[in-house]
Amino acid sequence: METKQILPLHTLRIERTRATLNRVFLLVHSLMLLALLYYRASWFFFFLTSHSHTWTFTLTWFLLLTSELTLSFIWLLGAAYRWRPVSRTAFPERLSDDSQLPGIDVFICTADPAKEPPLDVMNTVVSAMALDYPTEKLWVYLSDDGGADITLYAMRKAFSFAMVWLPFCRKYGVRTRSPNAYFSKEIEEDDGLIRRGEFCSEREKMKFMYEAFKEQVRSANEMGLIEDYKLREKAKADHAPLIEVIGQNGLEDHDKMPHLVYVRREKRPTHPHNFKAGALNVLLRVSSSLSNGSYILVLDCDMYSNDPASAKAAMCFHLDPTLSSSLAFVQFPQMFHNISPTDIYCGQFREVFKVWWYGSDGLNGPNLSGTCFYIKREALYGTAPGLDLPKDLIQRRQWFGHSNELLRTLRSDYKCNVENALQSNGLLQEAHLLASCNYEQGTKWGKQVGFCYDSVAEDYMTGFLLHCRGWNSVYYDPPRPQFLGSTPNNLNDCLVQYKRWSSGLLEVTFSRYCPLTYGIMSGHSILHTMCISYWAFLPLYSIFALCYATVPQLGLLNGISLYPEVSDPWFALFATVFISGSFQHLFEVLHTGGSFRMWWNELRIWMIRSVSSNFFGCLDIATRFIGVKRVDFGLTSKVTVEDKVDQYAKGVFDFRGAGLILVPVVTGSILNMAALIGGVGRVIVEGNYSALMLGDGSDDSVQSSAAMWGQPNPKNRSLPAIFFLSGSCAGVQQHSDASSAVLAIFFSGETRSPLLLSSPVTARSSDKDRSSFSPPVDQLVFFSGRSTSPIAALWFLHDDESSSAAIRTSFFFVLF
Ligand SMILES: O=c1ccn([C@@H]2O[C@H](COP(=O)(O)OP(=O)(O)O[C@H]3O[C@H](CO)[C@@H](O)[C@H](O)[C@H]3O)[C@@H](O)[C@H]2O)c(=O)[nH]1
Ligand SMILES: [Mn+2]
Repeated sequence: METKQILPLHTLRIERTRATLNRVFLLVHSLMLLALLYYRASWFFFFLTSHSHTWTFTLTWFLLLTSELTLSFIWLLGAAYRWRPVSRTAFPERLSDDSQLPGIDVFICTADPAKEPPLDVMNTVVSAMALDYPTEKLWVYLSDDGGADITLYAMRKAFSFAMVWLPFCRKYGVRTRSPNAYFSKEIEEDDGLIRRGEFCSEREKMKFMYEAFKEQVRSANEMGLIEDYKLREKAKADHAPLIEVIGQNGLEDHDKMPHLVYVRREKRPTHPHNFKAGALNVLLRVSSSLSNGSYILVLDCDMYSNDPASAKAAMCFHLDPTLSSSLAFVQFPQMFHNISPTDIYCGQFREVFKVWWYGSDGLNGPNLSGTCFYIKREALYGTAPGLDLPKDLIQRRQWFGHSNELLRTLRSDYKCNVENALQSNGLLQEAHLLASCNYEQGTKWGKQVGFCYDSVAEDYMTGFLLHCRGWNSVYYDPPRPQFLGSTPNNLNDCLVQYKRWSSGLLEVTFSRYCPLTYGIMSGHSILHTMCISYWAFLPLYSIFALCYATVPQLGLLNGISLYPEVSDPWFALFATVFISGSFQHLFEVLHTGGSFRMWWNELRIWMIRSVSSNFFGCLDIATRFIGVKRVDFGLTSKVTVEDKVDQYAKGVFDFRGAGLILVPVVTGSILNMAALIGGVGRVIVEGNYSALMLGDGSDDSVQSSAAMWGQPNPKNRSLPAIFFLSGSCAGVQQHSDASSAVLAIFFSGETRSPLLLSSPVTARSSDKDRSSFSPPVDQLVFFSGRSTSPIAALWFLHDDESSSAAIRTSFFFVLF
């Protein structure tokens, strides 16, 4: 008898060479770090126990030891991402016929028409309606947290436009189904378009209709559907629920269209609305009473579908019986249509979407990334894979609330009747109840059921808890971007967005769900727990970055040597850690399609984020703990301002609007400027160039310099040594070993702080054991300081308005 060969729906390839290289690197680097820590610790304990040292001396070593220990630890956690990288391919054409496909509900969230232009939101809506999926199984829901009439109006118009747009796309195989994206580019061969007369005229017609649609939305805006600012502000926080199934009345041919639903949840100032997670949970409930799709695609309002094939591609994983039972979601990369060629703010998050997610996919899967994922509804209902919900009705009510309609959908024999759903007014009433702000009281929504409320990084926390419950995920990154969003195009927005993530991550770190402990306690795999924990600790970087920005410098001025000399064999270790770390990062950037320039940009932005976004994220959490305020979501603006776009496209840093958040960066830069000038000046005064460069200074000149500067007698200074060492000290950390080096280089410089002046240090080179530490390094670090400082300073002088405010504030900081 002939057996029918069933072709797999997808394949998995383990990247063996990469895994091997990564593991060798991991081993070697770990050993080196251990040696480095041994060096640091042994001297620290020596200073601690030998009583001939001041407390400042010991404290300095202690701070560096702590930093190096912590950063090594974080680096080690992140190493798990490189343990087993895999890549996948899906074959949607092998899926069985459409009648077997499950229902999909698309959830799109918008929150403010002033920051998220309704026209762009409608482009996302239309592109989602145009997914290549049986229309009767596809429902698109838009959550409007802004409660804006313009959004509802635009949606009705969008539905009418979709009635002509969808057939056009299907007929000519158009793949770019966001009309805006489609009409703003030339016709592409790979869009599968048929270039014949009929097509061209239809395209023109379609373009005309799109312009008409645009005009309708624009003039509605002007006619005042967007109320005046104050009114709108109030409406955003205070409005009744409103749900409308669009295009239900009097439209024929509408069976070829997916359903479109507008959802405005109730919001009252007295009730926390829990931002995006709150909106998604309302959509979960409302959709359950209408379509109850088994799978859900979540999209941010600016993230349009760039390839209608994503739905079926995701189903290749979800419907594979070998994966399906424990597969919670299929994550696609977040990609952006407006990244400039120079990508100065590193908006593409290369490392996340080209390295980490590939790595975690080889373990239990990537973490949830906020948008562009197809998730199984059942996974959001709070149980472990394969486990049933509580049988008892009372208990179910405690989990899901009191809506009988919702509870009915949980029954295994429940069959969704779309026609019923639409005809019955009762159902819509029920949906309003489900969208009311009291509904969740005393239930498990936001805790165990749905998206989590405990963090503004709701994606991170929800994904993590799913994994802990035993669910897995899959990462799929096909050659054509499946979704495209917009990335912030100015420094302030980038840093503020990153600050939100830092705060959100720390909210998890310092809760009872701290990934490291909670992950291990819930029996989750060690390697995957490491991956997830890595994020939780990442924002704490800022503390150590600031440490490296100040401690070695203060140490220098006080004659506290922190690194071995060039002639010391330990120097080779520090240098190797730094160099190998840098090369690994560079190699990875090049390997993932990046350039040398990207490598440099990543180092730069890493440095800036560390001391700004991450630092303020830490402050956010500190203020939250003392009960001052809750972390806010801080919506990212998607409005395009010509001038900003222009600057961004040219690769020029845009500092406008960035005030306080830049203070630490600017302060660092100013210090470095001072250091550079001071350092060069000093070299000129001393005239001891050879000592600087070769690490073999003549005793005479050194002695005289020591006398001149009131420092202990320094010997064997060396520029190269310091140049490397200031870096390699920080180089113990993660991927950006090199960046930390640059950070140290960037920041190191002479600082004359009150602390310093009040605590003169006595490091006596007569102490035999410490001869190799005998002082230091002062001017060397200044000098190596800093080719980067003038550049940095130029940035800040570039824009007069905001930077001058920032600089003034920084001066304040420097002075006091
Ligand atoms: O109260 C709110 C706040 C936000 N949103 C929506 O949430 C989405 C994301 O907001 P945005 O300001 O664009 O944040 P980003 O920083 O771009 O978002 C990233 O980070 C978020 C977590 O911090 C994730 O939820 C997102 O998916 C991820 O793209 C947007 O569609 C908003 O409309 C709401 O619906 N209600
Ligand atoms: Mn966004």
